[in-house]
Order: sequence, then C-alpha cells, then structure tokens
Amino acid sequence: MNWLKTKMGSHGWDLTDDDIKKPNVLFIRPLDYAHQELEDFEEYFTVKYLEGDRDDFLRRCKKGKYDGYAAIIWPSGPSPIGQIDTELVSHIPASISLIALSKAGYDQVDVDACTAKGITLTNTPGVVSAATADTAMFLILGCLRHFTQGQANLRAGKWDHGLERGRDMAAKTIGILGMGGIGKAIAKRANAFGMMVSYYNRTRLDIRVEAEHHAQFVAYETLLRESDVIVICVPFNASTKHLISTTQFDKMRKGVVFINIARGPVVDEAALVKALESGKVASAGLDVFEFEPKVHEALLKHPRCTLLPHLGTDTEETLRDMEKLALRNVKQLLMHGEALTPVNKVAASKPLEHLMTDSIDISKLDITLQ
Ligand SMILES: O=CC(=O)O
Repeated sequence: MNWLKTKMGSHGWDLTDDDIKKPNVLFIRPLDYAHQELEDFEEYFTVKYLEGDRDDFLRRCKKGKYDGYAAIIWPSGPSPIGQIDTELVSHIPASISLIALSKAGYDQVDVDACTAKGITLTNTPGVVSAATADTAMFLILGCLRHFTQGQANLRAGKWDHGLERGRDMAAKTIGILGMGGIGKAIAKRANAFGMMVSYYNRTRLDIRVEAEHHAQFVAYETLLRESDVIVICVPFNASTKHLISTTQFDKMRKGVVFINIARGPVVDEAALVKALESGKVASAGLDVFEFEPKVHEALLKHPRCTLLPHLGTDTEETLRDMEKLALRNVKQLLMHGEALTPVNKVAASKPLEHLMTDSIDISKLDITLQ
C-alpha cells in the first residue's frame, strides 16, 4: 500500500498500513506463473489461499470465515472445490463481488446462480486463442498425415510398415464451427497452410474480418456437407450439448477429418465412435472428451485418432497471460466497477465499498492500473 501512503502523504494525510483495509481475495489454488503481477496485486489486496477441499470450503463459508472477502480467483488446473455449481454459489458470502476464472471455458460454473447473487464472473478469452489454435493445427496434421500412427509404428519398431498414405493440408476445405477468437486464430493458421476456410457462427462476422481471415460464411448444413476437415470451436452450454451427433455425422463427407478442441460434451462421443468405425470419419483429432479425464475405450484403441489430454492452453506463456488477466479483472472490477472480460452482467455491483478506509474513498484517487 505504499502507493496509497505516498499519495495521501502528498495531501497531508499520514497513513499507516493499519489504517488501510485491503480487501481479502481468496485464491482457490496458488498461481503458477504470474508471480511478479501477484506482488503488484498484493499492494492492493490481501491474498488468502484456500486450504482443504470442497467440504472444508463449504464449512468455512457456513461459519462466516470468508465474510467480507471481495473476490475469488479460480486458477486453471484441478479445482479442490469441484464445480462452481448452485450449491457452492449459495454458500458464497454476500460480500463476494467477483469470481475471476483463469480459464476461458466457464461450463463448470452456474452462471445464472452467480448473476442472481450479484457475482460477476470473468474468464480469459483472447489470450487462449493462439495456443489452442496451434493445438488444432497439430491435430489436423496428425490426422491428415497419419503422423500419430507413424510415431506409434516407429516406437513399435515397425518403421513405416503398413502406414496409409497421408493427405495434404493445402487445398482442403476446413469448416470452422464457431468463429470466436480461437476459430479466427485457426483460420489464420489454415490460410498459411493453403487451406480454404469456411465457417459457421451464430452471428456472421463483419465483412472486413471475413476478408482478413479469407473466410467464407456458409450455412451450418453446408459446412457439415462440404468440409474436408471440421473443427469444433463452440463453447459448451445447454444448447450445444451433443451439437454433433449421428444426424450431423451422417451429413458429413465420407472421409472427413473431425477435430474437437472446444469441450467434449459438444460431441456425442458414442456417435463419433460409430462414424469412425463406419469410415464416415476418416480420423479424429481430440483434445477434449465427453467424460474427461475418462476417454472412450474405442477412441483409445482407434489407430486413426490423435488424442491429447486437454492441452489446448497448456503453455507457460498462455497460462501466465490467463493468470495476469484474472488478476487484472479483479483490480478493474473492484477499483473501477467494471471487469475487463465479464461473462455475465449483474444488476447491482457491490465493489467499491471494499476499497474504503474509514475516512478515505480510495476509488476517488487517480490510480493507474498496470
Ligand atoms: O480449456 C481451457 C480453458 O477453458 O481455458
């Protein structure tokens, strides 16, 4: 809080640390990378770490241990408290203004329950796009060129024996389902590989954005029927569960390459297995699974599947950027009343009271966020 003491000193105030109540922010797990940014964050907030599991968390909430806390940060990786479901949200104290996820997907959060309780939820879109798109390109290459089989062959001492011929990326039509940040990053990479890019999105992109990505908007049916490679990039929610099932696989070209880097339950995995077995889908590249970390036995055994354990955003740089954005969301909401990347809109926000000392409204100070 030196920044505040200096500032107030110049106004003739003499503050000590004891005069200043820094709001408590509960971290569900420690951050892995944004240590420097965390130090800066601690100038403004008192960082507290959750100890124990979900039951401990709920018990402490009931006892009022977190009453007065301002925000929760939920870093990516395994969560010791499970999902942020209705039960969990109902226990969160009324003082919590914000749950800042350090992840892009928020399918594990009951957003409506948060909104009803006046809790802003933030995620980390944008910063995840490049790493996830790179993952998609790896999966596409693995499938089209049979690189996964090639590697398995080599490790088994069989060199290239029995390997099928691969297919080029160039001049193939890639159909991107969901043209948000990740979809666009895939389009850029696909352009560089000489692919032709089609996309379907609920809202058509601005024509200049389409031009920039050399991407053609097509009907959903057209995308299913005419793509050589289909990439799923839509978020998972009630309306996208099993968006791709038997009916959709039936419409696809025979020999299509099917890629999912979004969320497993968007695809009916049993239907995908059938489509692979019938040859409708020539090969599948999957970073996500319907019941992950459990993977369908048939997918594990299938030689033409390239499978990854949900590594889409799993790079040091991306994880650091995600953590930085989560910290900035807390600062922005609690100090300026508006988060950078909110998922929901809450009717009445309750932030700035957290930044009051007994007699000074810190929100009125000129604070430049980093
Ligand atoms: O899957 C990764 C994320 O949601 O950030």
